[in-house]
Amino acid sequence: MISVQNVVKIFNGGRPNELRAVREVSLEIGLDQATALVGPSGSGKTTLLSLIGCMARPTSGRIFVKEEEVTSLPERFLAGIRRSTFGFVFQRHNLIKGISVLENVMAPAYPEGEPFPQLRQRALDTLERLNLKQRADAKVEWLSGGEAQRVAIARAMINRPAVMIADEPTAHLDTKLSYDFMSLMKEVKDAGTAVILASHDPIVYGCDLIGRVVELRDGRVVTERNPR
Ligand SMILES: Nc1ncnc2c1ncn2[C@@H]1O[C@H](COP(=O)(O)OP(=O)(O)OP(=O)(O)O)[C@@H](O)[C@H]1O
Repeated sequence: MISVQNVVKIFNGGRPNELRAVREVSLEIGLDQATALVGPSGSGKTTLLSLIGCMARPTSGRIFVKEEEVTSLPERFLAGIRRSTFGFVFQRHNLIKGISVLENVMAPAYPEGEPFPQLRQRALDTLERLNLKQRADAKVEWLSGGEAQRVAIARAMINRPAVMIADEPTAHLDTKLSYDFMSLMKEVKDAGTAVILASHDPIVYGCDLIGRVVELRDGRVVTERNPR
């Protein structure tokens, strides 16, 4: 369970350009389901995902990840929780150019200190599951959009996260690749990983994988539905 309690995020606090991106949001997100955050551009989806994923801290309010309060943990502990609990897939994939697919997938696991041959084999197995093993030595800049996204998913999975977070994952994919992405998310969820997605795309939030839809507007939760 991830529990978000009265969370506020203010950017540029106290300045003329102060902006309340998230306003008093309270949410309980079960880790046994897939949740979609929806809402218009600027409604606070990305900001809320970054707070949930321990990439940013709230201005006020509290966040618990699996019963542990993360709100005021020092950065080094937060980084550990981020690495061990969450896998992230970004809209633009954020892969590291100039190194191979395999090296990109292994990179988030280096701080864990796993012996290199074992980690390499695990990364290759992950690539195989995503039908990418033949691309392991390719530089990421050689990949198609769909391949790059599957590499991003493999990288997000390498630390065996409890929660997969994806921000506008289909924004740069065509219709077929968007459905393929949701099939992969179904496999991820069926393997026991919670899935939290932010998206404008009906292919994402209308997918039968999604058990909960949380609609944001102006930084607030305006509706919550359990479509199935
Ligand atoms: N680092 C930042 N500094 C200042 N303002 C920010 C920052 N990050 C986000 N914002 C602002 O906070 C508000 C919420 O942005 P956010 O990216 O969370 O919305 P969103 O719902 O994800 O939008 P989109 O669908 O366009 O990605 C927006 O007005 C945005 O401009």
